[in-house]
Amino acid sequence: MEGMVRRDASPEVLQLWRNAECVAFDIDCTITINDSLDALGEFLGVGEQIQKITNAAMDGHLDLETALQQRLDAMNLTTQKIQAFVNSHPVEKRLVPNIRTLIEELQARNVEVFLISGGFRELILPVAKALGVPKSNIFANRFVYMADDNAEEDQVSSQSLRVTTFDPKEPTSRGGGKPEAIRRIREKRPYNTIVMVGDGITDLEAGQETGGADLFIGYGGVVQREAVMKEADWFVDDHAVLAEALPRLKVAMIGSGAWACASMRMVAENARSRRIFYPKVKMWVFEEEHNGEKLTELINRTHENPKYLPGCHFGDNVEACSDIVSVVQDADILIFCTPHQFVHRLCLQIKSHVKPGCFAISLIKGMRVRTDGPQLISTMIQRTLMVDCSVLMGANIANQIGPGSLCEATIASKNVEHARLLKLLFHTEYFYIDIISDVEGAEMSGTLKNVVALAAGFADGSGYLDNCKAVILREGLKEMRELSIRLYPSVRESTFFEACGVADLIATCSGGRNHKVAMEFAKRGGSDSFDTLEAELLHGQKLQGTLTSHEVQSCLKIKGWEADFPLLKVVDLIVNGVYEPADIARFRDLNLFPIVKSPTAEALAASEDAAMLDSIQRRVSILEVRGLV
Ligand SMILES: NC(=O)c1ccc[n+]([C@@H]2O[C@H](COP(=O)([O-])OP(=O)(O)OC[C@H]3O[C@@H](n4cnc5c(N)ncnc54)[C@H](O)[C@@H]3O)[C@@H](O)[C@H]2O)c1
Ligand SMILES: O=P(O)(O)OC[C@H](O)CO
Repeated sequence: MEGMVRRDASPEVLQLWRNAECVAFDIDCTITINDSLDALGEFLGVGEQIQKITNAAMDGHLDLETALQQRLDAMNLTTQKIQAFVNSHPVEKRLVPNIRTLIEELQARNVEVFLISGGFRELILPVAKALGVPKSNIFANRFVYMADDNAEEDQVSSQSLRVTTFDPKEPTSRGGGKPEAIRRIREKRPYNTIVMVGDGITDLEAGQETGGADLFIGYGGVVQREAVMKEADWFVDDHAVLAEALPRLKVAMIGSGAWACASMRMVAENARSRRIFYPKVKMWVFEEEHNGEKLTELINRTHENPKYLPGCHFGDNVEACSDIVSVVQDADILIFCTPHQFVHRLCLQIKSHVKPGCFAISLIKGMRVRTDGPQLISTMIQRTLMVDCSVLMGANIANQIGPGSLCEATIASKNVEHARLLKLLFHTEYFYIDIISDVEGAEMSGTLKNVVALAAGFADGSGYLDNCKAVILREGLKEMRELSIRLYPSVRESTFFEACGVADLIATCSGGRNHKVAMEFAKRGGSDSFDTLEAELLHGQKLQGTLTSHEVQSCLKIKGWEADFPLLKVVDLIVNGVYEPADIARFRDLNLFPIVKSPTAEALAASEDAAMLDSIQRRVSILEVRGLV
């Protein structure tokens, strides 16, 4: 007998299991450690009698209707007895080992889970609830009640009904009911592959009849029935075997800078602990030398990136590699996290190597400018690679991420399924994820805040106090929102109140690198260039705000909207040396285009303020050098 049992799945069976879109489970002795009617009978002192009838039915010697009625008659059930049983048998004590993990794993993969049981709804609902299976996904029997004449007069209510029989309309009340339930599932939703898992003959039938399940998996962890063992396409004693055989998503990170490394910490942790992901995560590294050693070798030896984020260990399941094609080619999820100026070239390099069906997420804050206006980085990735691309944005300063330091981020995605999987990949107890669908709003907000951070840095470096910074943050947020909505009318106001909106703005305007460099620029009176400060203060990290400021102005120019965004405009004029950093506080009053109108010598001469005259002349000459006047 044992030689005939298919304990190892054939390649065809494994393929069906891995492609399952719907898995239907029997409950009694498959999900729970016993038959619920048997347990109820035992609770009521008629266990032996009930068990005999159950076994006769499960082994196929007694038709189901008769077995059901005989057991109900023997138990003389009332609602009070049923409730007392449910209360004294908590679900956790009724579940077989590893069933919860298996169902969670299936649900994480968006496989629809159904419960098809010859048991009764009242006994099953707590189990379904504990496993996260909705009521609409349950096929089970229903008790038929009538008023209990024996109840005390003051108890006559819905609390004291007597069970007389069962509802014959439920398919599982009769022979062939389980295949019938599967056919009903198919009628509602056209799943390509449905799998039935169970221990009894009635479950086996579900895989044998036309229109039934495509695969039947026998479960012998509680009871082992000969016919089921012989006939099952695959027979297992432990649900862990099924969970282990499910497909895993491979993840690749493109980038190895500060944020790439900080976010890798969460990604690597989740890849290690969640079976839906393949534990090894690949990381593409722009190869450099650090202290005489290649960065890839250093990362693979120390499991951190000592150049860009020293002290952030992401574990030994991360493999650093400088060959981008080998990193992306077998990945199911691509995470993009490089400074934005490099990503287009990288996409062109990999476009013919990405796996069909893979999807992406961009952590990049920045934009591209084309002749017709701006292009979001996620749109560029989507169009170049022909993959869906979500974004993750938030108040996430890289060197502040880790256990003990609460942080949150927004994943914006147009694809509900991808968003769900991405949340599983990034969410940890110290890194909270919320999901929204407004990709444009989230990405624009993350991009534009880098320019507002420069404004805040100019203000702080010029010695202005909190009142002034608050003005800049408020105006910055207003302009961020206004520009985002003008460019992408689908953008929602509410997005600016998510982690990717005002929260990111606040964090970046105090602890971010754009703020830091802008503040130093102001403190040094603009004497050192941004390139010099970037090299001196950021040690290889890339300053994004100055480049983004330039890109935003190009975009505003194309649209003719420059004058409508005074704060963004003044930041750019300061970055370009036209105004002083301290002028940031005058963004309301400055005429944004005074010098372009070429002030006359008379007007200049009329000025009594020599310092102002000097300053204006200096700005005129800068603009002349740039060919702007
Ligand atoms: N650092 C943060 O706190 C933070 C937080 C959230 C989002 N972000 C965003 O994440 C993105 C990536 O930033 P980061 O902090 O991970 O990077 P980073 O600025 O720390 O590092 C720069 C990276 O660029 C790489 N690089 C240098 N020259 C390159 C080239 N020619 N081609 C490709 N790569 C090259 C370097 O090797 C390094 O990995 C940016 O869009 C940034 O705005 C950063
Ligand atoms: O260091 P910054 O200014 O690039 O900001 C870092 C992150 O974007 C904050 O979320």
